[in-house]
Amino acid sequence: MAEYNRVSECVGLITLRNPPVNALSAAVRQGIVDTVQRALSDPNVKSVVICGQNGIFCGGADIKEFGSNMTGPPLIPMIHAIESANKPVVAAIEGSALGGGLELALGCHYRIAHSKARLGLPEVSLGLLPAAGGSQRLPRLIGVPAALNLITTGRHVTAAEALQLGIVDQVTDHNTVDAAVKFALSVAGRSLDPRRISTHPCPQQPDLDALFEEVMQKVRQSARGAIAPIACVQAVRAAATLPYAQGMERERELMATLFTSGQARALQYCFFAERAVGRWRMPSGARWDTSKPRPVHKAAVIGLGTMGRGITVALAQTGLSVIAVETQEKQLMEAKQAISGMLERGAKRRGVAPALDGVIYSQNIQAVADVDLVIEAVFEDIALKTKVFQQLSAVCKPGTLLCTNTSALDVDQLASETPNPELVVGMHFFAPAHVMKLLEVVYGPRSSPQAVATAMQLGKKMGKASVAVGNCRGFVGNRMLKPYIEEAFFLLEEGATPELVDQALEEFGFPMGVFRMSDLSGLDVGWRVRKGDGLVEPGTASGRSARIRQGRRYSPLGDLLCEEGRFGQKTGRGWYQYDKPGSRVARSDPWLHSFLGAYRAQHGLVARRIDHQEVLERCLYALINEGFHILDDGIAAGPEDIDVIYVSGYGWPRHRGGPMFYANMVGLAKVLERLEHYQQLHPEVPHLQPSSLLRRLVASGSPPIHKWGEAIKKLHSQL
Ligand SMILES: CCC[C@H](O)CC(=O)SCCNC(=O)CCNC(=O)[C@H](O)C(C)(C)COP(=O)([O-])OP(=O)([O-])OC[C@H]1O[C@@H](n2cnc3c(N)ncnc32)[C@H](O)[C@@H]1OP(=O)([O-])[O-]
Repeated sequence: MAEYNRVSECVGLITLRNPPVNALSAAVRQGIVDTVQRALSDPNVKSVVICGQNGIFCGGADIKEFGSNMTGPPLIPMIHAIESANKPVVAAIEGSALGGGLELALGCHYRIAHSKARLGLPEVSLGLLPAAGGSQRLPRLIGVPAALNLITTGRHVTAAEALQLGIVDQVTDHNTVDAAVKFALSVAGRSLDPRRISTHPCPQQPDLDALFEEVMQKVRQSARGAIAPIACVQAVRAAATLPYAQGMERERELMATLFTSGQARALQYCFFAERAVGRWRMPSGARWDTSKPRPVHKAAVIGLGTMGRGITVALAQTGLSVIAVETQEKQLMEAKQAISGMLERGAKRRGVAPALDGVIYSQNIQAVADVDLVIEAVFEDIALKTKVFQQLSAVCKPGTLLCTNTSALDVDQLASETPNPELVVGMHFFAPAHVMKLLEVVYGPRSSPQAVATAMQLGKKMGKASVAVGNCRGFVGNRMLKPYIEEAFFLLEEGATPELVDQALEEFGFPMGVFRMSDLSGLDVGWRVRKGDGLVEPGTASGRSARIRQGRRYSPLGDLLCEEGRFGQKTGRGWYQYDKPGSRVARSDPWLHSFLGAYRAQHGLVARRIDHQEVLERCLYALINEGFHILDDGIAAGPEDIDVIYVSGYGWPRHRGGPMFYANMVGLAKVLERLEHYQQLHPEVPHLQPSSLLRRLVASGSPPIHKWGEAIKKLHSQL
């Protein structure tokens, strides 16, 4: 797991070998301890180089070991032994040096990085802190402000930035190990005292207290309840104010609290869930590893409204050549200007040239004749989309994949309008499409595995968290959102205010509560959908019967606001009031409160006190319950798929792992019991009726989430 060679006669070369990322497993740590000892005791060796195999230095501690009893030599004394060595040790950093990997490199006396390498201490994103001395050495090396930034955000820096910050001593475009060996030869015999970072004091910083206070305030605000970023600030504070040994003790104490926390479990679950969704599978048995994607060199986007523009930018930024089609000249020109602006701003941020030439604009759908894949992004209207699909089937070369960007329409129906339904998949982007991480790839019963594989690969290229899901109303994300929003409406009828509901959800960790979110996205969106479903009736009727539609409880509150022209931020009024249309600062609206009072009186409802606990249970358990239905229906392959969708697209707080992970943490029996409780109180609300899968899981002993897949299979086979 760590290989030892003597090179250039007097350099001991230690190579970490643990594919794919050379994580510091027990065997690797043992290998490092043994090989370092061997190099230091060999009188022919004058200096040592540590590198990793296959172009990656080290991805850090082995996260898979965290759940089990840790064995093998601990990291801290291992790194300490390297730092105290009496021969220079040089880290040769290629690929990544992350977490424990960078901490190992900080224990070395010198660091040489390849220009394409990336370095960072991303422990915070796993609910931890750099606890192998990283929180104590980095501030000593680069100063408190820069270390705070890196450790509390977990961001990866390029080799160039690492050089500028002083994390590495040299950057090379050539073979990093050769450069490191050459460097190691040049420093053999030099005094190592100035190179032992732990012996340095932190660079002086004026107004240390004020700095920490300011950073702590910012971190608390952005952490939204996550505890690791706060512990990271406390650890760096220890580095700045205490001698190294005491700082290490503080680092250990803080890590001990984080290591066993539910948040760390949730965040590490998210890390693996994000990778697991790439290994998609369909109910037909088609899978990621047996379905080969088609090459896509040229793509097209039809319809350049908000979504189409974002999709064009996302595609062009991957280096694809894109034909962007909009039939109206004025809209085409406006879109061109907007897309160019987005490409330019994006390129500036990433320090690259904008891919302006990668996009060709056209008013004519014939222009897409030779593309490999089309994404249709016209208005959400099934008749219009059907027409576009029929045109595309006639125009495109045989085998072109036809993707529809829709959030609600039936992908199967569209597929059935084309001669080749196997080439059709849904690609549900989220606005703004070039920014939002989530992509639902929607397959129908006739979508070919190759079409799904191609859309999934394209999503990955665009940097999206792509999740393959089955076709149903609202797919996964929006289908689960419906009961969540409905419960929020019902709570208003029963006595809550938008402020109370939003506060409960924001304290839980959502960036915005349901009503602030609804004001942002526009109340008219849901109104249009409800009208299409035949649910909206003029708001004059009163009493209980007016609130039962299509045989179930219905709240017309959203419709009534729309009838008043209150569409949210864009009209300056919605669930809240805004200074002017388009303004983002939501303020309580006395009109809304008296409107709610009048509404309750009209319908014979008596307001009661509603607490945060009820808001969370009713909104979140209703959403989770729908998640269980989705799993039972085979629309999502596993709970990880649902959780990745919610964390990356719907603002579910990552440190709570996603709705299904949260249900697992709360306890399935408890979720079931609360749903049963609310269902008894509200028998006319079908989404509070516990799903049969939830009942069956509880009856089979509530298996842990990583065993749900097996349990679901077993429970299905018993039916
Ligand atoms: C006392 C301790 C203190 C210490 O401070 C704590 C730490 O170091 S905490 C650690 C701090 N370090 C981090 O947070 C770094 C976490 N890692 C990363 O950010 C990326 O994996 C990396 C950038 C390295 C490569 O990206 P890429 O090229 O796109 O590749 P990819 O992402 O698809 O991963 C490929 C496979 O490797 C797996 N795997 C990866 N890392 C680890 C690991 N540390 N362990 C185990 N496994 C790991 C990953 O699951 C996947 O497996 P599979 O079965 O194929 O799905």
